[in-house]
Amino acid sequence: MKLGRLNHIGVATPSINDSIIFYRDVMGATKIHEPFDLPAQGVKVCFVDTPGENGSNGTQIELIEPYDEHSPINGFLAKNPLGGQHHICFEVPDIHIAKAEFEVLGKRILGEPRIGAHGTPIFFVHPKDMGGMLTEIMESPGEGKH
Ligand SMILES: CC[C@H](C(=O)O)C(=O)SCCNC(=O)CCNC(=O)[C@H](O)C(C)(C)COP(=O)(O)OP(=O)(O)OC[C@H]1O[C@@H](n2cnc3c(N)ncnc32)[C@H](O)[C@@H]1OP(=O)(O)O
Ligand SMILES: [Co+2]
Repeated sequence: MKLGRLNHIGVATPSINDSIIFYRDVMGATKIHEPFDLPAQGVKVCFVDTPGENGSNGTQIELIEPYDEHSPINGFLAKNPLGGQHHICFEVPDIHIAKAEFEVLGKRILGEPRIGAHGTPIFFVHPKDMGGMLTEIMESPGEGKH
């Protein structure tokens, strides 16, 4: 595995609207994207840009709120009613090569690769196999293979 770009930090929240106010008014976020629903993944999503070096885009905060009672983040919010850091997401050049690498290492892949919030294939690796951190692997945008 070759460590790729940190694409986003997933932050679960009971209310994306409340979190937008927090990131705008407390944290001074200047680029908060329009929230959108991702029913196939059971979440509502809102990206907050963080500044990078020399004016480049840094990473993003991915605010996620349960879409419905089947959402995979309901269990997390039941244990953490205020929400909090939910996962981290790293980019890879090829999602299928990455999946095979994690499988060879005996890491539990959660579900098959599917299209994530950035429109490219993603999968998750179980937190218990990743030092307690739910880890999302995402194919870099612009790879053009899908
Ligand atoms: C894909 C769209 C978007 C994108 O970026 O493109 C997203 O990122 S959407 C993010 C939401 N989707 C997911 O999280 C899908 C993957 N997650 C899952 O399959 C589940 O959440 C799972 C299996 C990680 C946890 O399931 P559940 O909440 O039902 O809890 P369990 O009791 O089964 O958990 C077992 C064990 O893991 C601990 N746990 C749960 N969630 C997390 C977490 N986010 N970080 C760290 N640890 C976590 C939980 O406490 C249990 O530990 P235990 O010691 O047994 O209590
Ligand atoms: Co994510």
